[in-house]
Amino acid sequence: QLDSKNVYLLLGSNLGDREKLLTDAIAQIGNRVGMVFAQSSVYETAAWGKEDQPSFLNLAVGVETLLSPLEVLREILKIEEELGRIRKEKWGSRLIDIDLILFGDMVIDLGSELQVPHPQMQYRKFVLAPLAEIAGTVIHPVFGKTVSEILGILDDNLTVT
Ligand SMILES: Nc1nc2nc(S)n(CCO)c2c(=O)[nH]1
Repeated sequence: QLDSKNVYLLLGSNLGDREKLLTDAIAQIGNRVGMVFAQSSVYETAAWGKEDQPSFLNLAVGVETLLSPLEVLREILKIEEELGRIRKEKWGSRLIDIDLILFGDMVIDLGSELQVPHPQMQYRKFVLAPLAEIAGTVIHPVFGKTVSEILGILDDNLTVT
């Protein structure tokens, strides 16, 4: 349909039965957000932002949705709550975390409520590596570069001595 959008989400878990939580989250996303048309492999990654916590499992999913960005946000927050995420500290450990990374070619800035594309995605290999697997040729609407190009730039910068 013309009015559907391809949304890319980054899922993460670093507590409990991480694999099962990710699987359950994907099922819920398929029931409530739209049709899951792609999912990346699962990456084990060191905690970013606040290092003194268990490592994460991350994966990216592509969903075709008819929902608005705020409706998608509302659904993923409900899925996090239902799967048991207790929002303790900002960058603390969590059973499940679902971040909205890209929403078609939309650029949205609702401050702390919602920013699309995700304002940190270009700094986060745990986002770019899984996302490049399923959306490597997708163009970032602000940078005008593909996800794979952005990953390449991050890798080059990280290898700068
Ligand atoms: N490796 C890794 N580190 C993280 N730090 C935070 S916060 N998160 C939650 C997503 O923002 C993650 C994550 O998903 N993976």
